Amino acid sequence: MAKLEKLTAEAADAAVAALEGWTRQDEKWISGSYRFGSFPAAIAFVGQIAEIAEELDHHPFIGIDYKKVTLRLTTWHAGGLTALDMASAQRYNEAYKASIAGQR
Ligand SMILES: C[C@H](O)[C@H](O)[C@H]1CNC2=NC(N)=NC(=O)C2=N1
Repeated sequence: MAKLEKLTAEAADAAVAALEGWTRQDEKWISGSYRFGSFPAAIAFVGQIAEIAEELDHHPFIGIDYKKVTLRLTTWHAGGLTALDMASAQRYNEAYKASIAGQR
């Protein structure tokens, strides 16, 4: 399936169920949040998000609330959710796990 083909609600729900910490907000958006031990650590993660977004050429909405970073994803060109949103969320989850492993 083309990466930018809009997913049905059922397909989107099935895909997001496999994404730890992510939920489907509505027809167009999925959302996930990450918590850090400090504001600088949260900001450092935003830098990693930016690198991944540029690599994938797929950019999330980024909310920064002190030690909590919230990402929201949709595929503008498809007018909804695509496999690229799900793949991006998976990458952010992997980057988060690696970042907190480093903090231990
Ligand atoms: C030209 C460039 O590839 C496109 O505008 C990319 C950029 N980043 C993007 N990010 C998101 N979330 N959706 C898109 O459709 C998208 N398109």
